[in-house]
Amino acid sequence: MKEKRAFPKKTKPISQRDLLDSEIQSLKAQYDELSSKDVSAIKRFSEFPLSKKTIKGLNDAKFTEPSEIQRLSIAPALQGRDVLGAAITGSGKTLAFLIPVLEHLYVAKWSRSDGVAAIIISPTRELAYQIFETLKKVGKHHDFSAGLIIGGKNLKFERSRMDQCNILICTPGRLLQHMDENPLFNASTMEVLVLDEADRCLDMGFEQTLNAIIENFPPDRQTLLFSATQTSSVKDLARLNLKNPVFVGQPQAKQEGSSVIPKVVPDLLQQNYVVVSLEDKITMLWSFIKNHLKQKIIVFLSSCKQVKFIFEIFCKLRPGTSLLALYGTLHQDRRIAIYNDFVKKSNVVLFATDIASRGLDFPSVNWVVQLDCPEDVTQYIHRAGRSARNKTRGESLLVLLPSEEEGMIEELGKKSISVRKILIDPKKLFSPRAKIEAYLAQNTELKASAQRAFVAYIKSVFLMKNKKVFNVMSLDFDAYAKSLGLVVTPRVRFLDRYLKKQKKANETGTQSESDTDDEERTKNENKPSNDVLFKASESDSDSDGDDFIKIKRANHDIKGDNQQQTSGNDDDEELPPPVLRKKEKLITKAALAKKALKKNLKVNEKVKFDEEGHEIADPRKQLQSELAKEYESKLGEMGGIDIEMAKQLLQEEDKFDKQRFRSLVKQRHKKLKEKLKKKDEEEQQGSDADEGVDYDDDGDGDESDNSVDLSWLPDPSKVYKNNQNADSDADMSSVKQTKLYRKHARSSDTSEDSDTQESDEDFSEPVKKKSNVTSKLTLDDAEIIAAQLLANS
Ligand SMILES: Nc1ncnc2c1ncn2[C@@H]1O[C@H](COP(=O)(O)OP(=O)(O)OP(=O)(O)O)[C@@H](O)[C@H]1O
Repeated sequence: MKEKRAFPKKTKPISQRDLLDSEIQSLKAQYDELSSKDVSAIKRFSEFPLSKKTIKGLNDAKFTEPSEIQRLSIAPALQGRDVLGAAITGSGKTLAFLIPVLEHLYVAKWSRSDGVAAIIISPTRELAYQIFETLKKVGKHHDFSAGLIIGGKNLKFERSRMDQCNILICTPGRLLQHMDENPLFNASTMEVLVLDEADRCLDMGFEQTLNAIIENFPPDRQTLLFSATQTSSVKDLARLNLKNPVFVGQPQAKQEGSSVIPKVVPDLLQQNYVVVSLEDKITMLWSFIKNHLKQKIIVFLSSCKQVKFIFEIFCKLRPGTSLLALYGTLHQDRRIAIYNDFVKKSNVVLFATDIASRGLDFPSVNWVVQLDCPEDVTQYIHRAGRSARNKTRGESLLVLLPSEEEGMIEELGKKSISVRKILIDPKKLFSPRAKIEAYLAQNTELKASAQRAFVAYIKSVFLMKNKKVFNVMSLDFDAYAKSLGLVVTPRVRFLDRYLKKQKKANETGTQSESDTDDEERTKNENKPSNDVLFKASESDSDSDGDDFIKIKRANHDIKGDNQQQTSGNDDDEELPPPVLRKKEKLITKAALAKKALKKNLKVNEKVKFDEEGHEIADPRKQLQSELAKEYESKLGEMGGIDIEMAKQLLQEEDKFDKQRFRSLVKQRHKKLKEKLKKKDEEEQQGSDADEGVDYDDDGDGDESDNSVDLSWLPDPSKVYKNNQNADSDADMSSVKQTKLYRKHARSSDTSEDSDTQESDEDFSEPVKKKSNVTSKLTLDDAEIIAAQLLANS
C-alpha cells in the first residue's frame, strides 16, 4: 500500500493590505507602551514606533539620532496628545512635528481622496517653503499629497489643487484667503494642526487672522505648537482650544519650578556686542565685512528700506564678497531664489529684515550681525539663532547705540543671556562715507533710497515699545543723514507732527505723555484686537506679506495715544502720525467744478486789464447791440429761448462782427503796405549805394518820392465797398487779390530766392481751385479771407 504523502497545507498569500494592517496594529499597540517608556534613553529613530517608510526617509536624509526636542515630543504627539514644544534655535523642531504628522496619515490610512488631514502654519513664506522641502525629503516613501500655500504665488493654481492635498503648509493670510474664497477648500476633514513659531503666529500681528482660521477648524483635532520662544499664555492656549497639552522643552522646566535656568540660546553661540554711535554704524558694518570676507554673515536691519539702501550702496562699493538682500517687498520667486542662493554660498553677506529671523535654517552661518537693536529679547534670540545651529559653532554681534546699551543689556540679563562687550579698534575702521556721498551725488535714485532708509530707521525706533531702550529723541538726525551720504537731513514729518501735537497737549495742560505712558501701555496690553486703530502694510515685516495681515507686532504703543502700531513698517514713506487723522477728502474734478460754479468763477478765462487796472472787455465775447442787452435782461424772466428774438439778435450782432473784421482787414492792409514800402526803400537805398542816389527835384532825396509804385494794390476801402454788393464771384476775386498781396509780399521778401519767386504771369493767372489756395494760406491770410467772406455774406 502506498503511503499517503502528507502535503503541507496551502497557506493564503499575505496581501499588501494585510501587511499594512498588521504594521499599523503593531504601531498603535506600541503607542500605548510609550507612556511607560523612558524616552530620554532612546538613541535612534528606529526605537520609536515609526513606520518603515518614515524610518527609511529619515535614514535617506541622514537623520538617525533624534535630537532632544524630537525625543521629548514625538512620543506624546504619536499618542495623539496636544504638544507645546520649546527648544533652542536650530535644535530640530521641524522634524519634531513632521514625523508625527506623517505617522498620523499613515496610521489613519489617509488616501489622496480623503482631503486635508494636517495643516502646518508658519509665519513666513520662506519658513513654509523650508518645511515643505523637509517634508518632501523625509516623507518621500509615503503616499500622500502636500501643498505649499503661501502668498505671492499663483492663487488659481493653488485653488484648483487645495482639495487634493493631504498636508497643507501655509502662511496664515493665504490660508484664510482660501478659506474665504475657495469653494473647493474644506477644512472639516483636518485632524492635525501645527503652528511653527507658535508665539509669532499667536501674537497680535496675526491675531485676527488666526482667530478666523481657527474658527474654521474642527474642534476635535490634535494641535502641535513649536517655537524657540514658546508661548505659555493661558489666553493664547485657550484660543487654540488645547486639551490637556504636554509641555516639552523649556516651559516645562519653568512650570515645574525647576531651579535649572532654561537654555534659550545654543551653547556654541558666542554672543558679543559693540557700542557705536548712530553715524558710525555704516563705517562699522563696512569695516566688519572687509575684515570677514571669507565668512557667511547675516546682517539684520529693522526695515526693508534700510536693507535695500545698504545693499545697493555696498554693491557699488564692492567689498570683495558676495552680497544678497532679503526683504518682504521683493517678489516671492526672487525671495526664494535669494534664500537658496544664501543656503548654497559660503562666503556671502545677506542683508535682511526680520523675515529671515525666525526658523530659517541656513547652514554654517559664521556671524549674525544685528546692526539695528532688536525689538526685544525674543527677536534677539531668533536673529542670533540663525548661527550656531544643530551643534555647530557661530557668533553673533549686537550693535547698540550708547542710548540703547543699558536698557538692552538689562533686558538680556533678565533672560540669563550674557553678551560679551567688545571694543572696536579704530585702526581697523574704514569709512566709506566719501564714496557713498559721491555715489549719491551722481545717482538721484540712490539718494532717494538713502532718504527713505533714513526715515524708515527713525520710524522704526519711534515705534518701538520699550522706551527705556529706544529713544528717538536721543538720535542725532543730522549726523545719521551724513553717514548715509545725505548732505541735507530729510524731513521726518510724522515726528514733526507728533511733537507739535505733544507741545499743544502740554500747552493746553493735558496730562503729560510720560505720566500716562505706563498706564496706556497696560491698557494696550489688555486691549482686544479690534481696538487696533492703526493699520499698516505688512510687506516689510516678518509675516508672509499677505494683504490680510495689517499689524506686525503686538503692543507697540504710542505714548499717550492709546494706539497700537506696527514697527519697522517702512512701506509708507510717511508714517501716520500718532493722532488718528481724518481721512483726507478726495478732490474730484466734479467737486472743483461745483466750487467754481458756487463762487461764480469763470474757468479757463483770460481777463485783460488796462494800466489803471480796469478790465478790458473782449469785443469778440461781448454782446454789443441794444437788442442783445434787452434780450439778456429778459432772459431770466422768459424761462426759455425766444427763437425769433434770438435770430434778430444774431443779425444785429453780425453787423458788429462785420465792422470789427473790416477794421481788422484794414489794419492788416495798412501794415502790409508799410512793410512793402519799407522793403522797397531798403532796396532803393542799396542800389543807390551802388549807382549813386537819385535825388528828387529839391535834392533832399525825399523818401516818399522814392517809394515803390503801389498803384497796383487794390484800395481796401473800395474792395470792401464793392464787397457790400458783391455777387457770388466776389469771394473768388477777393481771394485772388489776397493772394496777390501775399505773393508780392513774398517775392519782395525773398527776392534773392529764385525758388520762391513768382512770375507776373502767376499773378494774372486765375485761381483754379479754392482748396489750392486755402491749403497754402497762413493763419493770418485765412483770417482775412474769412473776414471778407463774412463781409460778403
Ligand atoms: N535628528 C537630527 N539629526 C541630524 N540633524 C538634524 C536632526 N534634526 C534636525 N536636524 C538638522 O538641524 C537643523 C535645524 O533644524 P530645524 O530647522 O528643525 O531647527 P529648529 O529648532 O526648528 O530651529 P528654529 O528655532 O530656528 O526654527 C536642520 O539643518 C536639520 O536638518
